[in-house]
Amino acid sequence: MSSEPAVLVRNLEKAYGRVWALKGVSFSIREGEIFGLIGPNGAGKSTTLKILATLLPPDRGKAEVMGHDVVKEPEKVRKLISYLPEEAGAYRSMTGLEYLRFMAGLYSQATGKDAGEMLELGIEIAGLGARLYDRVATYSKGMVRKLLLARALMVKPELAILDEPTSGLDVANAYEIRKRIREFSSEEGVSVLVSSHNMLEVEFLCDRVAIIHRGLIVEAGTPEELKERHNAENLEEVFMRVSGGVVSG
Ligand SMILES: Nc1ncnc2c1ncn2[C@@H]1O[C@H](COP(=O)(O)OP(=O)(O)OP(=O)(O)O)[C@@H](O)[C@H]1O
Repeated sequence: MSSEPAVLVRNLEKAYGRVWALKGVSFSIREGEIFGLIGPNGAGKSTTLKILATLLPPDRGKAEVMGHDVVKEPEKVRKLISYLPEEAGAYRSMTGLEYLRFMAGLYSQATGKDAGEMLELGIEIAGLGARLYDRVATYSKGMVRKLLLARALMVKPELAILDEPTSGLDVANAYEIRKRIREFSSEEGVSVLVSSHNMLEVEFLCDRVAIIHRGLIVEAGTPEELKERHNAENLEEVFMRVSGGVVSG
């Protein structure tokens, strides 16, 4: 394992008009770790993830993926990452299998990786069994999310950027998705950046977390370190202490 971080973010700032979404965000992610960016609605999670995914330019500061600058070398970064947006959909008229096959074909053209291998892995990660032969339009929200997660992970990116992967899912579906992310990361050694406003669920998933609040990182460390540091039972309590109980974005 090299000493270069998978992700390096330094003093990132971003404004939408007069709203400063990021006011100097810094953190780094080690290779192979699952890193959680956690915070309430409007804290700046999606903005940070979009910048790392090269979809949004920062106003100031820098962001690198495996040593490549997201602004200066977006093409290189795009080859290293996969990105699961918060509000993503899959083509509803395709079956799940057709969708995965179609996406594997596209990735294969872009990266030269074997489409058959990707598809096989995608089918395994999606875990939808015979429902893969049904049209996406007939899927529940949890099934669509599993399909999209499979699409994001089957390419075995160096870094998977997953924006609220379990948002809006019931307990069982959220549990399964977290389990799959964990298993996949440990089997493939893939680095994962996951965002969540559910601070309890990330304790199970993440090796390290950073708490973002109103565009600033207010705490970072392993869940255990943070709980110990703040004499808290869980990360929700840690958040309430570091934010002074002020939760609005
Ligand atoms: N396209 C946009 N135009 C204007 N303001 C925006 C835009 N996108 C985000 N913002 C604002 O920037 C801030 C950060 O938003 P962001 O979506 O990054 O937060 P978040 O932590 O991902 O929130 P959520 O958990 O609700 O998805 C918020 O104040 C939000 O209203």
